[in-house]
Amino acid sequence: MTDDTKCVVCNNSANQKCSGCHLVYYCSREHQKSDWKTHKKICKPYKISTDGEIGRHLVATRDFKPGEIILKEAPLIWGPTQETVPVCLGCGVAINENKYKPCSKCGWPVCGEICEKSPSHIPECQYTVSRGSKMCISTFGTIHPSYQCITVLRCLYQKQFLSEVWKKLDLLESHCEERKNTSKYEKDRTVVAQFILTFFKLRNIFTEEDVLRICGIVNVNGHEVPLTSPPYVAIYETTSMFEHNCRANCNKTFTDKGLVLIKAGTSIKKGDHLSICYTDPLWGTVNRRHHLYESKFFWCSCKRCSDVTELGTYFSAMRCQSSECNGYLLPPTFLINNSNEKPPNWRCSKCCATSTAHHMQDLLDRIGQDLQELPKGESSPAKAFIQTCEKYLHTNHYYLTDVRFALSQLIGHENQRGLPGCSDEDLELKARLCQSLANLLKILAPGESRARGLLLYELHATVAELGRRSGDPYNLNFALQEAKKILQEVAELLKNEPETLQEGKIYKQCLKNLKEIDVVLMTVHKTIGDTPF
Ligand SMILES: C[S@@+](CC[C@H](N)C(=O)[O-])C[C@H]1O[C@@H](n2cnc3c(N)ncnc32)[C@H](O)[C@@H]1O
Repeated sequence: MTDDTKCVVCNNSANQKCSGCHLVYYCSREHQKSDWKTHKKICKPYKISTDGEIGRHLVATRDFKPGEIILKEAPLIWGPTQETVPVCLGCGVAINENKYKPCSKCGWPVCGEICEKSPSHIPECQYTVSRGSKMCISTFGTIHPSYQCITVLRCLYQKQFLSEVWKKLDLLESHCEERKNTSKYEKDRTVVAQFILTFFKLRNIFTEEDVLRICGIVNVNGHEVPLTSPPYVAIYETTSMFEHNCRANCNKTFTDKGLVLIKAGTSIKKGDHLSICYTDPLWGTVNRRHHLYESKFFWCSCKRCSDVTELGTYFSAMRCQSSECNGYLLPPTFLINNSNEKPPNWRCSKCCATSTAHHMQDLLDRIGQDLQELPKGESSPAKAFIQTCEKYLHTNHYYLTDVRFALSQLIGHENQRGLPGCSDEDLELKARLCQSLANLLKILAPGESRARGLLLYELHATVAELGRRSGDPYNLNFALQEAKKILQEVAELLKNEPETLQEGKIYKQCLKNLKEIDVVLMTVHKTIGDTPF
């Protein structure tokens, strides 16, 4: 027995490993419990490392299975997003002229007594009281410029009064130098910094640089939290250390109480970097890279961005238009980091025909325009778009994926009778769409458990309905077994989603459906005399 397998409390032999860090052992539950107060301060399944290119990042110090929780943490600070309609400054939900009260001290609208007393509201309340006159918000439902200052003001308050939180915020990346000379920096200077320093009369306490540095910290480290409508922004200490990857190995979600929850999205080995996706994984490589450069100041060169086929999915590929050729066109690389550099020609993988990047971009822009003009919430225009654009784009192309995803969710929700009201063709189309999109997501974004969960949830219902329609109890038995297996996967994918979000509601429904399927399977079993489980 090595020292590692000795109880850290009594040094006797131990065989119970701490399930958090897997680094210390205990001989009994009692000793684990008695050590927790000390151990919890260091119990982490990751460490912070530094690298010349990506800066600080997290490295796993043990293996993880998909779905295992890696981290759960409360925000250091939260506040409204920069562009927002008036929201309650206690709880973050949108307010309107019939549903608010001005805070009795400062005048900023809140939704009631409890929110007025919320500790989150103290900073802007105190700074408004000190300036000598109350805030008056009288227009609701449209973006209100005064709210641009709130989250930054809350950070400044920490700097002035609460050094514990400020020390943590102050350590975060702000990209101040890179931000200079950007239009966003100029806007932050003229709109946020000037407003804060002048309106709140804070020029003797903070400089313009102080404010702009905080704008950078919020920009680079803020997470949009969709728990309220509209979403709010929050900054978390350790979560800020996750690096980006377009095929991230971790999945980010939030609890109903606003904690961020990071889970393993794939199997992770000790020593692997832990990553989340800072951008939309269902955007094409060019758009993802530009978005990351503009918002987080780095050109992504992850495995997915470096491979023009995007891991064999051809997510950005165009169909070759040469007659009789069924190849796909792609450029030799998407890793262009300079807008002055001429982008290379696209080439067909089969017949080697080439086309200029300019011509391809033109075609993509036109398809993108058609997509924007597509009526939302109707399946017929979506079907027509797919039929037309499949002549130009790979089936997995991001534009087609976008519309195929929408169509997969629309079929069965357009008529009052739901799936039973759909034609056989539509049901089969829905099943094919859900299955192929779920497979695509597993390759491109294995950490995206929410989108995969939604697709598989729709798939289980479609498979069950197809089984019912077959009129054959053996087929029905088979279909229900299949639907049950899919539902079990959905439950795993969505089990940590907050109840306030659609995915959390689907998780609850999923548990109900699993029970119901078992009941129906019992009846089917009686008919066919077979064991359904
Ligand atoms: C939220 S911070 C992550 C922590 C940061 N590395 C630090 O040291 O504070 C985001 C910044 O980390 C860097 N970063 C994250 N992922 C990266 C990646 N895949 N490649 C290059 N830089 C990355 C970029 O500078 C980005 O703006």
